[in-house]
Amino acid sequence: MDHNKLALPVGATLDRFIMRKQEDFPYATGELSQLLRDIALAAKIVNREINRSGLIDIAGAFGGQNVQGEDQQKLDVVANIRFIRALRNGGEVCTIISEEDEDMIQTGNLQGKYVVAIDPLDGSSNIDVNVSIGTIFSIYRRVSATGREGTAADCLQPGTHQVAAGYVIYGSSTMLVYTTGNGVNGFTYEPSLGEFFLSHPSIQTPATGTVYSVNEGSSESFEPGVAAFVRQCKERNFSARYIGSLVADFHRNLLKGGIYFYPATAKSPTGKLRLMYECNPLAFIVEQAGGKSSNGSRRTMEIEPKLLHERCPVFIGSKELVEQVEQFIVRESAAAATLL
Ligand SMILES: O=P(O)(O)OC[C@H]1O[C@](O)(COP(=O)(O)O)[C@@H](O)[C@@H]1O
Ligand SMILES: [Mg+2]
Ligand SMILES: [Mg+2]
Repeated sequence: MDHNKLALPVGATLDRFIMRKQEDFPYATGELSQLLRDIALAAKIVNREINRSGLIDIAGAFGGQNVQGEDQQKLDVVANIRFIRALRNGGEVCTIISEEDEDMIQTGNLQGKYVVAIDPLDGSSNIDVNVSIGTIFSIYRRVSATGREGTAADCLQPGTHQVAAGYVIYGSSTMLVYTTGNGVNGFTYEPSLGEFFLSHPSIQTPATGTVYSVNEGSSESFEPGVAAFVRQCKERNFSARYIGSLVADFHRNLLKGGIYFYPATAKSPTGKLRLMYECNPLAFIVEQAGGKSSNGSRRTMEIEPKLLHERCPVFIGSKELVEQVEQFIVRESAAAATLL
């Protein structure tokens, strides 16, 4: 398929872009297109809430904890409600996995063909301090027959089965970036028109970069290979950039080159980030943009999920940098093995 022939001009609306892309698939029924529109609609509503969060009473903690044992922020809950409502009302989604809900959420759309895994509000620790935050989503086709509720098998599919994935970044501007497996495109929101416009067509991430993003506060417990990679970054005068919002750190590195990683640490022995609604969707995006994502030794999207909220270490970004840290991990563990 010659994408250049079908390329839409910068400034095309998201709606028009979705419609045009649907034409690429003669057998497409429009359900995935509608689902992407439902997500964009919820993102507009959440964007409005975020922009005025300092003025209205949705700042601060909600008072409850989510399944991860994290204190929920009011905006975590608001965003969760908004996205679930939009997906339920849209009718295309049978079941939802959300960071804010322990169990699968059955929408009642028994004919819905899709399952969505979502991190409604990413970067919760940055909500009240006006730092970029985001939403991350991953879409699968159900494997069970329609006409009944979605099952665990519909939800626990490896990342390679994703039919679409993306994120919204609520930053100096609000952007929606997504893929359906045919490249990555970014859209910027124009609030006065209430529309997303194509602003970043066919995103490709640089093969390498000089930025590394990791919470060095836990570096004492990094495994030797990861510690060696961080040392190399410093020796090479890389810039350390860590916003503390995965979406924001990922987005910067996607456009400029670099690597984000959240390895296993003493505090988070299996890593902190969640496979289904943080690592897999961003891995699909970065691979479609020419980058790479792994848990240090295995391609993120090939990990077979066992739990809805399972965590995994992640190294994601420019291909050469992810390959370098993987080599350090292999080399250092081999060296450690010789000492045994
Ligand atoms: O404070 P830490 O340990 O560095 O963790 C920060 C990471 O945790 C997260 O906030 C986890 O996501 P949520 O905010 O959705 O729970 C990431 O956005 C971020 O990269
Ligand atoms: Mg998150
Ligand atoms: Mg979150």
